[in-house]
Amino acid sequence: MTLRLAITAGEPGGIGPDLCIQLAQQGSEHQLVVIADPQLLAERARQLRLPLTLVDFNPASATVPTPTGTLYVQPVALQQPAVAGELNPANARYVLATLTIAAQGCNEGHWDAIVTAPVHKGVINDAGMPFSGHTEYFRDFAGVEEVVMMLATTDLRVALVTTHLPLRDVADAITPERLSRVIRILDHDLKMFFGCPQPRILVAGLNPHAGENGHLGHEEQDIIEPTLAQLRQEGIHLIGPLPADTLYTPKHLAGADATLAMYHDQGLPVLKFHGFGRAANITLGLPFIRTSVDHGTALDLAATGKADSGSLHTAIAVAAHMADSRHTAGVKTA
Ligand SMILES: NC(=O)C1=CN([C@@H]2O[C@H](COP(=O)(O)OP(=O)(O)OC[C@H]3O[C@@H](n4cnc5c(N)ncnc54)[C@H](O)[C@@H]3O)[C@@H](O)[C@H]2O)C=CC1
Ligand SMILES: NCC(=O)COP(=O)(O)O
Repeated sequence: MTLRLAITAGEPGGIGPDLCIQLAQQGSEHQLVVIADPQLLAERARQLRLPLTLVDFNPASATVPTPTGTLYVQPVALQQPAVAGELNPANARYVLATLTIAAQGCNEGHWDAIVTAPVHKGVINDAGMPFSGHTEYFRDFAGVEEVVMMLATTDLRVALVTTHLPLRDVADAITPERLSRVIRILDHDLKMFFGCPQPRILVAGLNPHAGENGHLGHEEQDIIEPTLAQLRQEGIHLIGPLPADTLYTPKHLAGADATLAMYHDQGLPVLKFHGFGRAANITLGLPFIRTSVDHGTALDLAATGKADSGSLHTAIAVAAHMADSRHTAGVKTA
């Protein structure tokens, strides 16, 4: 089935535009609609010495595959011309506009899924706009209480209870309510999108050695264990809380459908060590499908031709698979 996928090109000084242009070199069975400034794409293609034909996207037209060397484009104007490798707070509003247009297009049924290239969280905040990440931005746009960040390779899925917050705040953020919401979303979406009829989820503790029976922290005994016990009664298959360091060993991982880490840097270093460049970042729990790359803006590589587009290919493949699953299940895109 030919799908229409919106791709936000991300931070204009980073590798997002490069990756979109690299993508175009292979064409696609899907219609790839890049939400970006067309002049930025044309200029970056020139710098990369890659051919690129841009076609204005018409939402009223039929969904068609993307010919080699071509991208469909939903134009959004930069505030100021972008310089590869440089951040410019003046263009932060442009970056956020691409995300809003992507999400609105899902609501309006223009595309089947959103795939995002990386943005720079710091420069958006420097421009005076509070921004934690796409995950939180789309959660707020959709008006849902909870979403779940999950990064996945073909053989390892790492979901997170908390996302972009200071480590100092993590323990307080792990409440029975949040943990329950996250686990229910993870269980539901593993069934819906990833072919896991009875997901088996490994849950990490928060503290070293999962608290060592309360001698190294109490969150396991006070919050995590009782919450898992309650959710098991709903039929969710949960193992843990396990010490995070031993959870990620082959013995524990064998047969697991996903792992649940308590915070960003408990789970993502393992995932990136295992499969950086081959993973997708997926936001579960949204009313629309959103996937992304597993890396950041890599300002050092913009316009050099050295950026690896592997993760963007994975993110597109995962988004297409999820959209197919949704169609098969008879659920509307948004
Ligand atoms: N999905 C998103 O929007 C994400 C955005 N970020 C943002 O990116 C910015 C920079 O973050 P960093 O920690 O420096 O991580 P980074 O992923 O941009 O760079 C880390 C290292 O990996 C290399 N690298 C990254 N992507 C690559 C690719 N496709 N091909 C080859 N090499 C690649 C870079 O050159 C650098 O050496 C931050 O502002 C962060 O918030 C980070 C992760 C995801
Ligand atoms: N480390 C993952 C990351 O920062 C991506 O976050 P998001 O922008 O997808 O929310």
